[in-house]
Amino acid sequence: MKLELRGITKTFGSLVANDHIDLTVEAGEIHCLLGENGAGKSTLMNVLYGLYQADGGEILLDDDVQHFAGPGDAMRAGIGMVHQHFMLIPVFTVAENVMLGHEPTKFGGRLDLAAARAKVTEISDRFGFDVDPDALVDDLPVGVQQRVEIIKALSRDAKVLVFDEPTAVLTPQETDELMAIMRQLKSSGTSIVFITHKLREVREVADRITVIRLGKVVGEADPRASNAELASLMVGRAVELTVQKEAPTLGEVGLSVSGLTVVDAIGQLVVNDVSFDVRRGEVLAIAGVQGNGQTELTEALLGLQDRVEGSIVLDGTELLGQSVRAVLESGVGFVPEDRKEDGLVGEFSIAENLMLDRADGAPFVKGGALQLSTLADFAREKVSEFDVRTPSIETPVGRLSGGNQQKVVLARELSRDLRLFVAAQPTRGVDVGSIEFIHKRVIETRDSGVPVIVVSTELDEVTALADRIMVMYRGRVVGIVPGDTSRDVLGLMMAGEAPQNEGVAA
Ligand SMILES: Nc1ncnc2c1ncn2[C@@H]1O[C@H](COP(=O)(O)OP(=O)(O)OP(=O)(O)O)[C@@H](O)[C@H]1O
Repeated sequence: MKLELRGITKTFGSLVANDHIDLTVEAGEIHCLLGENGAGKSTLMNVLYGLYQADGGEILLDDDVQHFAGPGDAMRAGIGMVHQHFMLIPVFTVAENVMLGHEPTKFGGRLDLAAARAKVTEISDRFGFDVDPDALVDDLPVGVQQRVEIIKALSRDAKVLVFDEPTAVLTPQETDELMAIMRQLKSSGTSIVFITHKLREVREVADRITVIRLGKVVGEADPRASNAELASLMVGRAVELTVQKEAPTLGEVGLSVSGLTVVDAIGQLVVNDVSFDVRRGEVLAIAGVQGNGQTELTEALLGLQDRVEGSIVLDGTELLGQSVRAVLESGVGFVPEDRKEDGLVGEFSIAENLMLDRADGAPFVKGGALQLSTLADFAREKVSEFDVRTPSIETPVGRLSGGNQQKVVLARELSRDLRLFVAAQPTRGVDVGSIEFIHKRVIETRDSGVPVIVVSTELDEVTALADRIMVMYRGRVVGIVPGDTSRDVLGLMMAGEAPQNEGVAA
């Protein structure tokens, strides 16, 4: 089905998020939408899906003008959306989730469970999805849950599928599988709008690319263009795609972790006897496929896990057993993996979020009184320094685009006097221009003599930042290897194979 957006305009108060946007997606085409954080991509897709009403412009499907009062209308017209945060009910089976997504039809009422199971099997077989209709959604890996979302949309006869940053939560292998799925959908005639910040993915699957900046279409890009060309089109300037860094000047050991063990809420051993040191002025990257204990390890460092044994010594002081607040106050900066869950309060303003962990003392609170102008000056400085795209420092953080929310967390955590910096997925959802900036800041933090831990599932990020790389598999350390270890060796280690010659097996 051919999709045409003509002159779409959408404003939020005085902010023009979409400014007369034109976009045509032909039947059976994969059309990438590229643009920096806050450019207006998600807003445009929300208009298309009936979640927002446009202030102007038209949506056409196969040349017919559409009027979508809500997502129900958009779905009936053949538009499907695969969200980054899935809309599935975890305690239900795949078939039950697919059944629930269905509107009563003209003829047979709602889809019944038997029909839903048959539908799941049929679609799964047709596209080689390998999804069991009776599996509980909760038990499925993220990549498979995403396929359930796709099946849900296809079972409602979606002819246009929107993928809004679908790979942000996927492992590299799941990403490859999704690329293959997109190509198959395309060959069956489905039109795809694909939003991503990862240029490698764009070049792999895009038939056409439209670039948006500040709410306007700035042009089309050639899918054969280089990463550097695509990056500069997106952000309007040349971008350094590799971090320039000197060899580290190593100081003493700042953080020393030994025999660390974490047992999770359901009694599973998720971090198993992990020991490592990080020296001042060094970046230790922790690599691994998502779910191999990295998250729990960083949470344990912060005091966010309950059942922890071993020891975590920072500058000679034991952190284990201290409250999260005490750990933060002792100079630990932390960028959590899930900014919405742990990093920010959506209803609070940017300024308030920037002072979240310093709400009871100088410089923002004196004699019990909030120093509004100090806070405002600080917030304005950080918004400009970290290039947070926002109308004002008073804007609730929840209204910022995803990448801009991430910048607020980084701005806050990198603005304190740090003795240790722990960043989990620091550039998730962030555009290439901001990745350049964030990577520079991480290296500056290292060079100021702080021990730095970066947890990332992106191998490019790991090799860009690391002085040493620790690979985790099933809660254990597979090995700790030099920062320039090849992707192939890292890949094998991530699958649990101990390194041969390089580094030390732990
Ligand atoms: N509900 C809302 N209320 C007010 N402003 C909003 C709302 N939703 C989005 N915006 C603003 O509209 C602009 C476009 O945001 P949008 O989420 O579409 O960007 P994006 O291109 O998807 O960015 P990212 O790559 O960071 O996800 C941003 O300035 C954002 O702050």
